[in-house]
Amino acid sequence: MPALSLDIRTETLRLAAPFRISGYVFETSDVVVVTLSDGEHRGRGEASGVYYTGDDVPAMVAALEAARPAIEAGPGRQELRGLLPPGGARNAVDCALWELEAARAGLPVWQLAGLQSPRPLRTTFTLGAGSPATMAEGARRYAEARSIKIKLTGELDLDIERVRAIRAARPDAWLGVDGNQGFAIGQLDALVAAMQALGVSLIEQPIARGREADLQGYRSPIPIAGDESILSLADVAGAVGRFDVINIKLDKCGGLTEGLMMAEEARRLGLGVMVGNMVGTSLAMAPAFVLGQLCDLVDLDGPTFLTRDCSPAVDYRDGDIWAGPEVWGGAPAKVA
Ligand SMILES: CC(C)C[C@H](N)C(=O)N[C@@H](CCOc1cc(O)cc2c1C(=O)N[C@@H]2C)C(=O)O
Ligand SMILES: [Mg+2]
Repeated sequence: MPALSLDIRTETLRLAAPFRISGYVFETSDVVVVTLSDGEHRGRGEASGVYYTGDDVPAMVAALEAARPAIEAGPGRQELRGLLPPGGARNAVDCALWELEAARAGLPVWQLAGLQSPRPLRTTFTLGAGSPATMAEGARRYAEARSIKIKLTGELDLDIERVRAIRAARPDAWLGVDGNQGFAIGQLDALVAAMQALGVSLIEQPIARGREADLQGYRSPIPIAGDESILSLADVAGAVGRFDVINIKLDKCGGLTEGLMMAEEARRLGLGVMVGNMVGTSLAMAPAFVLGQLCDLVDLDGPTFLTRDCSPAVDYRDGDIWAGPEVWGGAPAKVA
């Protein structure tokens, strides 16, 4: 592959309102945007990194600069997996390589990936943790949302009240909850029973990353998804017997190449597959949208929290997300 030029840009994304999950409240999220060009075509990738592994913008930029000569030599995507570890830096470069390959080939990324023509995907829209009344109002305001993801904080009684209020406000909606590591295993039976009574369909990462053994053999009537516990392909086999679903995020695993490999491995092992996001603009959602074509569950709502998205942007309509070819990886992108 001919030599490439690597451009690295950082950006602070501003959320329209503070967002709370278990243990965190945040109003901004910093991202890295990588552009690769061969002089005629270009490819782009955006990454947030992984806040709970220290994979922040300084770490991503340092990793990219250290690997600059190897990246500008134009590695293949499998070769890239040996150059950078799973994480945001590899995610940004991997997605840029995909879009560059698509531009050179004059084919959309989904076709290069061997997938069927993409369809709009039902996505969850996430409610940050707040009072039961505030979250119920938020669920009502998510009028177009058909699927709602609810952030819980591990305060079991309050969490049950939150979900009860949301269910009362939205008897029609698919509901999932995300503990973001907030519960102890001793709370799980009560959480599962209460969620089952409220018609909740998914429980995401209830316990801490590193405590996965506590879930060994745990039988839940509601599928349990691993998020913080499942970073990359190396973690998928260990999910069997502990999680029912894996939440794949390109920022965790290092891009679309590894994400597609994780989805294939999860299917082989009989696990459900979900794609999620770590905040981001439509430039980050579009590659995940390609992976989402293979998933049982989609959580690609990052741009809906931002004061400003990129343009062109993904479209949210009737509870679905659609990433047109103009957003990323579709039309043959000539260097401007
Ligand atoms: C607001 C998110 C994009 C909503 C999304 N559906 C979601 O729940 N994603 C993650 C949680 C993402 O939380 C983040 C992302 C981030 O880029 C930085 C931070 C956090 C966080 O909670 N604290 C840091 C600042 C999920 O758990 O599925
Ligand atoms: Mg999660």
